[in-house]
Amino acid sequence: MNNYPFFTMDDFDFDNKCVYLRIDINSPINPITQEIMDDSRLNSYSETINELSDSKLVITAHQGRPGDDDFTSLKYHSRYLSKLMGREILFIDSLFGSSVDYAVSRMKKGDIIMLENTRFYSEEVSINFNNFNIIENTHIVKNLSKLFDYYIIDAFGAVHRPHTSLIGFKKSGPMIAGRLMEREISMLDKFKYSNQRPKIAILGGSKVSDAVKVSRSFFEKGIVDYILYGGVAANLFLIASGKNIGKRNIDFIKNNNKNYLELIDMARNLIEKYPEKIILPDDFILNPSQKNITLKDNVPDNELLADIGFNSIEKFKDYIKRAKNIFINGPMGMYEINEYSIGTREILDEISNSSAMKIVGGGHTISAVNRFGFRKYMDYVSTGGGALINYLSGDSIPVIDALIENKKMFGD
Ligand SMILES: Nc1ncnc2c1ncn2[C@@H]1O[C@H](COP(=O)(O)OP(=O)(O)O)[C@@H](O)[C@H]1O
Ligand SMILES: O=C(OP(=O)(O)O)[C@H](O)COP(=O)(O)O
Repeated sequence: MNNYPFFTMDDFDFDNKCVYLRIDINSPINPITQEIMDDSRLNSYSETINELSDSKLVITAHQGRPGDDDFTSLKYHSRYLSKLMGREILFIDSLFGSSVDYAVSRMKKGDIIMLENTRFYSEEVSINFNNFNIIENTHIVKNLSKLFDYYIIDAFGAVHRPHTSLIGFKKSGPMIAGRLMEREISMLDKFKYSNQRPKIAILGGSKVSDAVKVSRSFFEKGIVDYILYGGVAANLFLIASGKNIGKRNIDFIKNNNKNYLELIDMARNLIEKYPEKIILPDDFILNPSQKNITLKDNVPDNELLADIGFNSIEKFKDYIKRAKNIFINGPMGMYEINEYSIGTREILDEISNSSAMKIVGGGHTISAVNRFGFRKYMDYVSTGGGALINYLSGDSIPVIDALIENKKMFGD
């Protein structure tokens, strides 16, 4: 038996068993060529997949969100993973139904199948996740649960999502944490339980909802001493503090977050309660004009605040220099475009030079770390972005909760 409150792969023998493996290979995709721009997440599954080489293995995963450029089929991912692993992977362009049943019924020991993007199906994300009867009665769970002996969940990057393919098999059979989950949890616990201060979080990127929600827990529970905000996350806090950041930046947040007003309220409350702990940029590089602007100036309505400016970089560096524990999730700006990548590069450079414990995570953040050559300086590169910050925040994590419940149901 293992030391975790959930099953791990040590607890079962998968020889000749039909195994469901849910992974997170959601990756940055080139919007024009549809190519996978960073294969870190794909690379992180070699241990789990190798250990399952005597099973009949069926892999599921998601890519992107409906409506986004990176919401693509997993056909390319299956080819990429096949090359990385040196194993044949049969791709089925469906998540369940007769083509899947047939392919699985013909599997032999050692075969691997990958199914289609779970998010092509509305039942994956758009149901009431507070009612497990509804989840259990989805076509996804009803169809797939007929096929498997074991359910291995190794999608660390998505553990904060209570989605059907992640938690739906909780009552169908043993649900097991994969090797990546074990590795992530044991490494992140070192940060979470370290008493070396100051501890700082650097939150950037575009997923502001995750960033604001975890910020509250970080401050309330004293998990970090300061949070430095970049990217769209910073923009949200700037709006909440009464700054005018221009129509295009406001619309960006409004268009991507139905609960815009609620997020602004949450951010405002945090600013009122923890004014010294919230560190915001005060100058920026504009897109498209590439001008450097401070917030004393008006932000033109047609410009994006695409990167943090030089004063903000220096301000952030001071906090990084003093920190004993640092983690970063989310780039400081639109790092994919050279002209707006300086903030992200400079901050990653300063982190790399620090003797603090350094953790980075998030699909785009990892991509930036790799692209700019900083990977070797980091103590740990997590495959999680939102998952990482949610895990470190100490809030309850739907997939981990489901794993724990499952062990209570199926443990002896
Ligand atoms: N100020 C900004 N305005 C618009 N997009 C931004 C801004 N800053 C960063 N981004 C975009 O955010 C994306 C990365 O965010 P996110 O997915 O949250 O990061 P991660 O995958 O590392 O968790 C990148 O595509 C980047 O271009
Ligand atoms: O890439 C992911 O999250 P991340 O960008 O926060 O690392 C996960 O696959 C979860 O995806 P989601 O945030 O679209 O639910």
